Amino acid sequence: MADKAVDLFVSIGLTEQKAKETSKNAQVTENLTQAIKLADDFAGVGARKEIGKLLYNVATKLKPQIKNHMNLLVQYISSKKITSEDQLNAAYSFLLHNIDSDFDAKAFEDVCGVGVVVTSEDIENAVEEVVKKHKDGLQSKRYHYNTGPMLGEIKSKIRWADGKAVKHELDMQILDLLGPKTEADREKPQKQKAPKATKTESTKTENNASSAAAADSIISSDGHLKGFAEVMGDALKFHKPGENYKTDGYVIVPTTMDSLQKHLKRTGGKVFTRFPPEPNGILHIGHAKAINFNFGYARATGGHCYLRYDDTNPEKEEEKFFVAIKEMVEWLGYKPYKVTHASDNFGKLYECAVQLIQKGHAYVCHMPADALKGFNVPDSPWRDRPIHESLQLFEDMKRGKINEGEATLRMKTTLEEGKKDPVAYRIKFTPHHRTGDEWCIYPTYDFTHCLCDSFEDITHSMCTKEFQSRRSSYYWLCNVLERYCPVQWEYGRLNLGYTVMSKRKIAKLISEGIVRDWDDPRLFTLTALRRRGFPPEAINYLCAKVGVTMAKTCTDMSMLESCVREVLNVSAKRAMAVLRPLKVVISSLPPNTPKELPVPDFPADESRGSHTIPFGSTIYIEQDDFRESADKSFYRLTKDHPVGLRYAGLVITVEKIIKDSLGKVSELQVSCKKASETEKPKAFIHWVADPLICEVRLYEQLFKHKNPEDSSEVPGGYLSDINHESLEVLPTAMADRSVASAPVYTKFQFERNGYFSVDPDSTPQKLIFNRTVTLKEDPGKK
Ligand SMILES: Nc1ncnc2c1ncn2[C@@H]1O[C@H](COP(=O)(O)OP(=O)(O)OP(=O)(O)O)[C@@H](O)[C@H]1O
Ligand SMILES: NC(=O)CC[C@H](N)C(=O)O
Repeated sequence: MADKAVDLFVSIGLTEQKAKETSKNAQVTENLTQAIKLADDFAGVGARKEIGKLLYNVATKLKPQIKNHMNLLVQYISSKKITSEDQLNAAYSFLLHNIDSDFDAKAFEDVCGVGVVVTSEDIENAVEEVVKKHKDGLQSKRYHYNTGPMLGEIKSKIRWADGKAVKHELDMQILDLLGPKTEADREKPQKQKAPKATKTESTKTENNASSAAAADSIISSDGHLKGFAEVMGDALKFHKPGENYKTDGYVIVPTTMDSLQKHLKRTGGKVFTRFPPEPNGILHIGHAKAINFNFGYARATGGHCYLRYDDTNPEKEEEKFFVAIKEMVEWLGYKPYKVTHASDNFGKLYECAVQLIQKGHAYVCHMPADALKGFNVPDSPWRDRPIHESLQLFEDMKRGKINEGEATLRMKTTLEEGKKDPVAYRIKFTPHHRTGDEWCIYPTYDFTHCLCDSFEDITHSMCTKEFQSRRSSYYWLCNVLERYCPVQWEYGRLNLGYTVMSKRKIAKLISEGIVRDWDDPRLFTLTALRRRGFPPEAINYLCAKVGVTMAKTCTDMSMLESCVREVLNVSAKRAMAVLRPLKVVISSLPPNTPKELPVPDFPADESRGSHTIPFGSTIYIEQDDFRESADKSFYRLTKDHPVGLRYAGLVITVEKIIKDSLGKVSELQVSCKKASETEKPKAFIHWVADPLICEVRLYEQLFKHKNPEDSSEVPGGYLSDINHESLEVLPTAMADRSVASAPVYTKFQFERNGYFSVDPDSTPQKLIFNRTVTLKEDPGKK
């Protein structure tokens, strides 16, 4: 059988290997066999080779929604009215756009360029015109010139010209203009490097040129952070509302077009999306992607997005999760069009279930839950029981007459992965957070989700890839109930390395005392990220960056950190803080040294304001910024080398080193000169005077391995992989007074140390800072 297909496919010009591969795909084999048979009828077996490529195209590209037009297309191909893939693509598009109208041959032929003849002279002339237009660019960049747009321009002049012939003609004319390629033409063009930051005082720590350049990408010309929508641009090529049928895999039934029209009337053609979390835990960074997809897409298209709690599992839901979820959606900058609950629809869903039974598409089954697990589950003996019996039993289930586990309602459909008759309703004598004990039967995800989407007229039902296997039952249920059927679009989950995200595992880390709570800054829940100081814009920015690809993304922490730095670079005021202080006493200050110094909030743009900080003869510097003796690569303070004090315009030189009984340096006595009156020091360091004592918490990754859940990487399980050095507390750090009384979550760049955010544990007596991220620079270069 398969051999026969292979022979047939070889007869249209496929290679043996391609023919074999093709024959393994049952659907394509069926399509192609049909197309070849039709073509034989129209043009005879002798024409097979000439039109084989186009027939193969039809067999593989023709969408199921317009499959009824195969005959028509093969006829056009056989009679040589359609001779190129380009024309075929135009034909597909025409047929999809006119799916619900009568076939208009004239319009079809116009759109597909039937009868249009393009001569080689036409091609030559069109290419000549375009080459002339691009002559300057071509001559200056030669073979590095991007000719892609030129091809586009030529094609727009001679729409139906053969692509290969056009490309050949273009290559020839360019060769004619530029002559053969030189060595330089063959070299790869160098990428433009961002200019290096010069080592001046102000550029060394903050605003290095590359981060400023990168910031350009998210800061729009009016100075606002760009949102998901702007960054994504039109990368998302979703169907237009009402054109659901154009999406691959969408199932069209006789009621489809009518229900789409009614849907458009209700929505006015707007995009409607929803973010549907289960209220059984705190949201994590993966959910931020879902939030951005749904809310961001609605915002970008002038549509609306619901926040819909998927609350069909009464035992797992808690009030605090409902509240926290909404708070996090708002924290990311989105406002739900409406907040809804799957449970709002329990009554309507019940009615749908009754209708489904009445139509013979569902039945009450008594197989125990265990017997339904896994694959190869035997058919239910109750599958064909009379409708009236299922109706009665379903009502009994609802009235609490049947015990938990003794009956379920099952739908007569099969999921993609082969699972048969998924459960629609189960009995649970558990009161529900919102409906109390009104119900003792609860609908499942497979029954609830698509119908709630349909009730809310969702245009794009976006979900993660694992739901692909539920798409068929989604469409099936809406269709058999003759309801509006949204389109389900799947995208890749966002995962991060060196962490766990599942709610159950986080709960375990908390109960084991490894982390403090859901918002411990070492976790990647959204509350944890907020606490650590990650700005919501940075999280949205990350989602936009990874969102453009629909693939599953395991994102590197460094990618998230670089988004955070970009945002904080332009939004976190500078301050000075010394994490591990070393006392420095200045023996005599130069005359007229001020007691207070003005410091710009953003040294790169002084117009953005300033603050003042105290100065005096006792200051504190970072222990690391002093070494008794050091090699030449150490630019900071040593016994022999002076160092500058940032913003003070002063240079200090070590006079005396005082050590404690253990031999550790406890104080430096220094002399001091104005920077203008001495040789320029190699570095300017940060310092504080009359500082605030505060606590600083530094974080590292919580797990030692990238995939702590992967047993091949961590055989002992994720709990055995904890990095016990992931939190370091510095109880006696010192910050300059400009940070005094900063509210919780205020963010600063502590110069040369990183970005820090005020922790909610802070008291009026003592501020506590979390280090959000270090500065990008290698600390050795400080
Ligand atoms: N890692 C992720 N990346 C992208 N989207 C996600 C991720 N995790 C969940 N979502 C999406 O967020 C929405 C709401 O999720 P819900 O809280 O019901 O998810 P979940 O899969 O139970 O999450 P968990 O990861 O905590 O098990 C769903 O559309 C879900 O597909
Ligand atoms: N379709 C979806 O987006 C799934 C949402 C659902 N709350 C779940 O993750 O289980």
